[in-house]
Amino acid sequence: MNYALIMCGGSGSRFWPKSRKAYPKQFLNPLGPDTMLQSTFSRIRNLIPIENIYVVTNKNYVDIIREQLPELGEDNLIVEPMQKETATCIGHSAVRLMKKDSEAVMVVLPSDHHIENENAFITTLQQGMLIAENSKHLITIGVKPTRPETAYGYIQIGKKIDEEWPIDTYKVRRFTEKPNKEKAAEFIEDGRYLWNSGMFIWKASSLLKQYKKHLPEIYESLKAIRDGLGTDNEFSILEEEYEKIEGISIDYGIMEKSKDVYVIECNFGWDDIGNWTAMERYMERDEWGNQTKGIFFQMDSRDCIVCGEKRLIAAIGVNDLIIVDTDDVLLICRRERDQDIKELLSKLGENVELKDYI
Ligand SMILES: Nc1nc2c(ncn2[C@@H]2O[C@H](COP(=O)(O)OP(=O)(O)OP(=O)(O)O)[C@@H](O)[C@H]2O)c(=O)[nH]1
Ligand SMILES: O=P(O)(O)O[C@H]1O[C@H](CO)[C@@H](O)[C@H](O)[C@@H]1O
Repeated sequence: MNYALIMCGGSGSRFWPKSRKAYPKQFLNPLGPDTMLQSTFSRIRNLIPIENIYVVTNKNYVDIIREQLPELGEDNLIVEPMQKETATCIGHSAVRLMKKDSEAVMVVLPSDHHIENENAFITTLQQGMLIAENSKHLITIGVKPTRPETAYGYIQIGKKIDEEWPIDTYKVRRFTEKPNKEKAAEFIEDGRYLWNSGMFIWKASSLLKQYKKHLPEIYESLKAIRDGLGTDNEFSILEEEYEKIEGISIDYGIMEKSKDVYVIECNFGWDDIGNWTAMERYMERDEWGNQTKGIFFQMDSRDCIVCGEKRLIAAIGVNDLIIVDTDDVLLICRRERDQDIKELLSKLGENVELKDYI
């Protein structure tokens, strides 16, 4: 049977200070009216029956999810004791699904994507589910790149498979997660690369075989978690194993290493609303190139992203800044350094007096 797994336990640090550890970006609605989690859930409901839709999240977000998704089944929330990145949350969910259905096919979805043309989205996933059901392949959805983005994975496409598939599907030659600017520019120039969308489809059993090969330590923890399922010690075993796991993303842990990866080139509009510069694609520019929310007044200031709340934000003679104002935090960041907000937060976290601002 087919299942969807919505990943919803990240801390969304690159969207700070609007996104906070206690209330991260997936629960916000930057493109409103629904939150990003709610949009993800309603989109996938058009393909997967609600009883087969699972959400995997951190224990701290359970109440927010129950409030935002009252329709989600009691047993359809997979709870993690701590954040150990996507390879861990996906592997953990895979062993749970396998216990229920050894033939389970999983559609894995992040909860911070913006999708246009939902019919094409559904058709693409349907094709992926069919391929996954009848093979051991790991399938990813690829996106035609438009800029040398360094926050994404790049997929070098190989041979096109079976001309009969309505949507172009290729064997993956190489998967490179988050290349530097020069490499990313090379890949774009080359023309044989797609961005990794971060949406995946595979049989839970095929995926776990890849863990055994490429992430053997996590695999051992997953086996212990599986054996603990349904016992009185289920949560304490989960905690113990999560404690041991060294967190890694699915992209570095599996996708870069596996030899059995295929990519379907998506024909729908896709975007990742993961950082402040993503917002530039959705905010109007004034004649100075500034993109603003809230009240902004400026002299000789160009190409800034400004997101205010209650206060007037005034600027003189500044360019290319991200300025985000909230009740308790004001962020000022050079536009090209928006990925570094993650590092800033990790340093902030080490400061006893300031860590509550994360
Ligand atoms: N359950 C779960 N979901 C995760 C975890 N890490 C990331 N995600 C989710 O996976 C998707 C992609 O996450 P990222 O944008 O890479 O990570 P993030 O932590 O949300 O954001 P950054 O801190 O800015 O990297 C989002 O939907 C996250 O909520 C995790 O450890 N557990
Ligand atoms: O976890 P991050 O930083 O959001 O990156 C993940 O999603 C990207 C697309 O949003 C992908 O391009 C990456 O390969 C990865 O799957």
